[in-house]
Amino acid sequence: MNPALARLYHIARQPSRRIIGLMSGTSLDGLDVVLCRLYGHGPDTRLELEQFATVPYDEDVRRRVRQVFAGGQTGQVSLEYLTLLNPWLGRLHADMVLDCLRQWQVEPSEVDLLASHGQTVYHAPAHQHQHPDFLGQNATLQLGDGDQLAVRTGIITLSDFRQKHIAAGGEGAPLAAYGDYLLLSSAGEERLLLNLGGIANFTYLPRTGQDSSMAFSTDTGPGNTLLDATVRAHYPTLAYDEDGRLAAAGTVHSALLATLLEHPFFAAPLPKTTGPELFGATYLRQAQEYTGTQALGIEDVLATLAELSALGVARAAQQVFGAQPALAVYTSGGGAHNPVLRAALARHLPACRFATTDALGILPDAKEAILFAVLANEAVAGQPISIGAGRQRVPAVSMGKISWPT
Ligand SMILES: Nc1ncnc2c1ncn2[C@@H]1O[C@H](COP(=O)(O)OP(=O)(O)OP(=O)(O)O)[C@@H](O)[C@H]1O
Ligand SMILES: CC(=O)N[C@H]1[C@@H]2OC[C@@H](O2)[C@@H](O)[C@@H]1O[C@H](C)C(=O)O
Repeated sequence: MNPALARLYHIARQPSRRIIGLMSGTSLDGLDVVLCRLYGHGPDTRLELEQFATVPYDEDVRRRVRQVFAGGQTGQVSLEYLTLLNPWLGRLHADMVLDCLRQWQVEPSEVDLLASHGQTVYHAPAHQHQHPDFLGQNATLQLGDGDQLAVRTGIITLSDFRQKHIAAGGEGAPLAAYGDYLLLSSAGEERLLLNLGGIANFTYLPRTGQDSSMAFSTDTGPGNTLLDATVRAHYPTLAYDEDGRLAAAGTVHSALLATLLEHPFFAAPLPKTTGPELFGATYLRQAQEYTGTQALGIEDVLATLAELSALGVARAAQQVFGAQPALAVYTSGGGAHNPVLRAALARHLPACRFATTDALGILPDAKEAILFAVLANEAVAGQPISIGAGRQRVPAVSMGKISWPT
């Protein structure tokens, strides 16, 4: 038997596993790295977060990823560049992990598994592309090859989680429903777990004991992606509008907002997914041209975009829960730090109670990386994750491809 397989067999049978989870999202701000211990599996999973760090991407990394990200700035991507970027990102992520482990004084041999999301460079759900050769097909692409991570760190690595979801009929995202369901379902309340990343998404969790097949997750539209792109276009040295200061000085432009909201994505049935391919510079530019607001001040544009992100969330919630959803909402992701976004959400969902996932014992900025550690834990030690009868595009699957270190 392959000794690595014997090691994996041993890891799978342990009462707990020490797992590193990696996530680098659409904001390209850096690689989120968590080191956690996961006890058990399935609904009995218990999390102990040992360490968390965001290793920032420097400008050179961002430049390289942007060459292909969402189709590249020109809409033309070099196949050679894409091919070269895939192992390069895997090595970069491996070196970032090794740096973190050194700082945390943990040997790679003391870690059981590495769960790597990779860098999404293109997301193509069927509703978002019209390619005549592939009509009706869902696809998504994450770079940062798992073999590079396994060989360089010596840790058995699971990666490329989204392809199984697509193979089983999903759009490859959001996968948050699985981890949220296992870690955060509660007998006491129905919950909305709202992640405000580059793209905003939420998971709905009914009370445990209620019909669990009602649980699902969906993207709701832009979170920070358009805000960040607008800030960058005006202030090339700024990554984002810190604490929403610029947006807070602006006024929502109602005609621009109405035009942005006319995009059919917002009225499409849930669950649905999207990405910066749709909610990018062209979408905003066309809406500004249509409304004659090309000269609008950046503060007003940002105020309008924050309102758009909040309205995307509110409309999605209203689609499922009626005009006045009254739910416990737990926020995570970078947008949870933006007071303008938070205030707009509270205004549009006045009957909801808001807190961050801190209140549930989950560090908001670490949540997505934790979710991939949970997926790896299930793939190795659990069963295909089954949420109720698997309705609402959350097929019962185990996700992640295994890379051996040797
Ligand atoms: N203090 C802050 N004020 C305003 N915005 C902030 C603040 N901190 C973070 N952000 C926003 O959060 C973004 C990073 O969010 P996050 O790391 O959750 O995104 P991501 O994981 O890349 O996205 P996704 O979940 O879509 O993959 C930043 O680019 C910025 O827009
Ligand atoms: C294709 C892709 O990478 N999607 C991300 C992105 O970032 C937020 C939102 O869009 C969500 O759909 C997803 O990530 C989270 C972790 C998810 O799958 O649940």
